[in-house]
Amino acid sequence: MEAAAARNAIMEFFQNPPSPSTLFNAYASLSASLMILRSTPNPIPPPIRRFLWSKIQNYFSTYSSRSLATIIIEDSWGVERNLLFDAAKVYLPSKVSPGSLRKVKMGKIPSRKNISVGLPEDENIVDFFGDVKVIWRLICVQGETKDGNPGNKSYSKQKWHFQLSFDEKNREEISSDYLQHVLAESTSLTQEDRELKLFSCHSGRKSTYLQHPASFETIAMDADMKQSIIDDLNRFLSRRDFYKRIGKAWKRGYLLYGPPGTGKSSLVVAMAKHLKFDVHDLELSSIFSDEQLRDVLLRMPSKSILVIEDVDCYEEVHARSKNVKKIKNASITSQDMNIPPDPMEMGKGPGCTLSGILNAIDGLWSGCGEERIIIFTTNHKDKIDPALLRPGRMDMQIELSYLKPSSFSVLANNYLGLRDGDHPHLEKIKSMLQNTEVTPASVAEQLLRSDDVDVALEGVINFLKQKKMEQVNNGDDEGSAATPGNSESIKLSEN
Ligand SMILES: Nc1ncnc2c1ncn2[C@@H]1O[C@H](COP(=O)(O)OP(=O)(O)OP(=O)(O)O)[C@@H](O)[C@H]1O
Ligand SMILES: [Mg+2]
Repeated sequence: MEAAAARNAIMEFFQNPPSPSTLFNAYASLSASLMILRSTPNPIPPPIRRFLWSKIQNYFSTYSSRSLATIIIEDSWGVERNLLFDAAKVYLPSKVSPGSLRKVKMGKIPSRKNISVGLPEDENIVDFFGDVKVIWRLICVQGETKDGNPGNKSYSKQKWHFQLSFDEKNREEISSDYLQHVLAESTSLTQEDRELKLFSCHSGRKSTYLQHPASFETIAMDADMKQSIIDDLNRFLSRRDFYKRIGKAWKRGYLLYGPPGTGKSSLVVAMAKHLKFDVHDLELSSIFSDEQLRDVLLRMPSKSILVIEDVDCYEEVHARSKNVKKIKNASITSQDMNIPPDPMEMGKGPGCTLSGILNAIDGLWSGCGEERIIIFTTNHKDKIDPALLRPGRMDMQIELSYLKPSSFSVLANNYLGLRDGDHPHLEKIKSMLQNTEVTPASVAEQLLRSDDVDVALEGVINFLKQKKMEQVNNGDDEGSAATPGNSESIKLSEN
């Protein structure tokens, strides 16, 4: 029995060398097995036994002369993200040398010229701090889904951690100086070579690079309005101490509302690029409990934008939904927030409640993490429960509306490279826009139809004529959500 166990352990050991931190465990158990073997009557012939014993002793000799220390760096710290883990993920890819590993991850995305090397799982990644050698290993442990529902693939509980091993005698240097070095390096790498990412919060936090081309330069909107948004974002960024002093969580909420095709999603991208924040796109329908919603928000790193698009599509946030009635008829208790989802309702909509959403945005837990922006977009602001829109939750409400004459100049410049005065049709289009309601998206579409400037602008004129006729005939406009005659407007409700 013992002989077979020892043989298996030895085979496994040589075929699959373990991480340094497990060497001692392996050594200890093998030594114990061999001690037993020595005392058992003749399980393995003595020459083979001696040969194995010397091999194992040789193998371990380098390690047995000193002891190893290991630091475990998990992806979360309590309920929050572990910034040391995130830093290591940024820092380590440059330390991966594909030639030295059995298994490497490689990939290429459209926006990058070169092939990228990713962090492989369960592989030793060697780094040096001065002449001190450290070994990193990325490890994933699969857990159970939070709700115990095997059908729910959207919220798999994967726990990741790094195992950092080094010689015990360097413990102090590694635990302080080296880890500080990793943090600092990751910060400068992030600032230098930062490609923004788009995370989907509903499929196990998958991410891709944010490749949407929109930016503040390309968005057609009233110039003053654009400047107010940029100023607001800059003020937000510079107010770390201010938020601390006044005892407010360092976060800001924006509601973008207006008809389809007026640039709400484009504005989200422009804001992300301006702030250099990643975007986390959350679909409430994939959330099955208030607790999960809170988890998603807590795990969102700092310098992130959380976006809930078309928030009016979720009954839970409607002004007259049953959740709202429940909340209005009874005080909100923690029990309310933990009502388990009705299995019959699973998949039909979010399992979270309005109170869960409100608490996630500005309840006790919202103080965790910092530099966060929350953006809701909607075509129907009037459908949303006012509780969600109050200052402190949605600090700034931005209406994106039909294309204004001044905003058309931005589109003409983007699409045709024309400046005001470059073409006689420009003024004609601007004057038509004064009394025709069309979205920037529909005009942009017309401008794309031809490379020939004359043809493209004539296309816009014909389109505007047709829209004007339709609006006169219907007494209506192409989008039903905007208040007729509204201009793009901003309502600042704080600061
Ligand atoms: N204000 C704008 N400035 C420049 N381009 C715009 C603007 N609005 C819309 N567009 C163009 O129309 C496309 C669709 O716009 P976008 O997705 O941002 O609209 P939206 O308001 O989010 O619409 P929806 O309500 O349907 O989600 C954009 O990719 C862009 O090409
Ligand atoms: Mg949109």
